[in-house]
Amino acid sequence: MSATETRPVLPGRAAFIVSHYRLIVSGIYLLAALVMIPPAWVSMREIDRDIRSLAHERGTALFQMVELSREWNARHGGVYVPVTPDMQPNTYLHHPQRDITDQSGRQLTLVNPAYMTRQIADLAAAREGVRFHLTSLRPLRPGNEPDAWEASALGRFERVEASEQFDFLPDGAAGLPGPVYRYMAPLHVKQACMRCHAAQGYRVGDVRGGISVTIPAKRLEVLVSERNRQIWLLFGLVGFALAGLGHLLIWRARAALQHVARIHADQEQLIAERTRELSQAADEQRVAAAVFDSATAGLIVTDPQAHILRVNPAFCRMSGYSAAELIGQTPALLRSGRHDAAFYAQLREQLQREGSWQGELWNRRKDGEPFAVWLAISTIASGSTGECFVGSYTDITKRKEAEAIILHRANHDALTGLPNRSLFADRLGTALALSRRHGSQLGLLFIDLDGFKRINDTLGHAAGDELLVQAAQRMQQCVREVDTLARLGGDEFAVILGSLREEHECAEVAERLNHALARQFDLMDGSVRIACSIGIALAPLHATTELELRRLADMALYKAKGRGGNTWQMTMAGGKKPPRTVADR
Ligand SMILES: Nc1nc2c(ncn2[C@@H]2O[C@H](COP(=O)(O)OP(=O)(O)OP(=O)(O)O)[C@@H](O)[C@H]2O)c(=O)[nH]1
Repeated sequence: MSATETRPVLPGRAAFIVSHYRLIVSGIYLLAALVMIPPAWVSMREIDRDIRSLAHERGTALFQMVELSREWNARHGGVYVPVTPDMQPNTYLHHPQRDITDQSGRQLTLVNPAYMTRQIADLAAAREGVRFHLTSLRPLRPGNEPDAWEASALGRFERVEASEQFDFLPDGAAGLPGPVYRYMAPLHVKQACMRCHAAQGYRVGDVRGGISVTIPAKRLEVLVSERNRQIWLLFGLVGFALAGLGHLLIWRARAALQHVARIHADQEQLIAERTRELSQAADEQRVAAAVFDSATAGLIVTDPQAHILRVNPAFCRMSGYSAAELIGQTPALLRSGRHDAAFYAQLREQLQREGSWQGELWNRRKDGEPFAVWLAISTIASGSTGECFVGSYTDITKRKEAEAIILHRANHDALTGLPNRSLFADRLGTALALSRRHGSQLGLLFIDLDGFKRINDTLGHAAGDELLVQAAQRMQQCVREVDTLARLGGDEFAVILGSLREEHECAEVAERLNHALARQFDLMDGSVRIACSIGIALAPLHATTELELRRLADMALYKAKGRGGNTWQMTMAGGKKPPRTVADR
């Protein structure tokens, strides 16, 4: 039996049958023997009694036959029979006419009942082995002396203690080879007897003697033992059959019980395994619930129609909504409006196709504040509701803000907050592409402050910084929101004017810039005046590439500076190619 198998378990009586099977089977055979022995013994006793009864009847019948023969003889005063070698005159008979000769000269002798009895006895002994013995306690003939058994019986007859005697005598007890039955009954003196025995003093009715009948019992004994053997065989077979039947029934019962026990054990094992699995599942569920509830990420579970089924505390904290407010709603409740319908359509399409989606998303808290999340949606199979979706929300607002700051710093001038050279280049490339696509005019203005170094030198670097900031603010007011004002470095600035309708719009902006910067600047350490020079190039009027456009604008600036500053200079169409300037480097 392996370690995982369960030992068969049976209730009390059934377990006893299985565990004491051999003892029970032995008991069945023993019980069958005990049950069969008494009736067998009784049957044997009955056979013995029947045989004994048979022998008794046979002895009685033979006795009566002899007695009748004797009575018949006595009534006739004896009978004469021819004298032969086997029938000699009875020497014990004293009768005057014992021997006579008939008219034909044949010799006859008188046969009295006693002699006749002896003759019949000799005949019976010769033929059947049955012995008759005429005997008396006072016999006339010595040969009629009783043996011990006969003497005992005769004594009892005379004392009127018994009317007959019947016994079985074992081998040798009767002085004969083999066992015998002996029957003896008394001979009573009858009137016919008195003719010969009156002289002996008998009276009618007296017990004169008796005749014993000795029947060999050997054949009957054989018969009895044969019957006994048959009885033993019969009862043995019946007993064995009953015990065998009991054995079969108990064997089948044991087999059935063992089968039941095995089924019971299998079921027990199955239940134990199932219980273990359920317990494991419950543990896993508890762990999963604990993980769900204690996760730092906001988690929601929705049905296939995106209705929220479960939310964890982190999601509630993140969104500002309670679980009760969220359950039954869809995540659309949190939409920030920062993503268009196409964004959500793409999300749903990928979710359907791949079973998952992840990306950045802007949502809005209950208080209206937007927040950025990294959202990972995956599909899970749920038993009762079919497919479900699990959304994991990680708040990345702070990271996004940090990224925005870094990005801003990377692309903007720290002093004025204006786009720096890098962002300027990017914006110029984008504006040129848009200009080409829409067929619109784009203006590029390079601005350089006049006499700035003097401020630094006279009022200090901080005043120079203050002036740069104020100058940037004034320039910003001279352009549209869609235009880009950038600080390229030092006291150099640039303006990108997109979607110009007319060429002179560019000149107007340059004009405004000149005026704005020519006004007095009130600084912490005093009021100062500066000016600016502006060089202008247009695309696609003057150039179509970024490099060319910048070169032309720079050249125009150079020209404006050359004219004494505080002015602007438009690139002259078809003019001589200007020399290379600082902006080329
Ligand atoms: N205060 C301050 N000064 C700067 C900054 N960047 C550059 N400068 C100074 O600005 C001056 C620019 O030089 P120039 O262009 O020759 O000065 P300018 O007096 O305007 O000369 P013109 O352009 O020929 O009129 C230099 O002295 C730089 O040191 C800054 O961020 N702050």
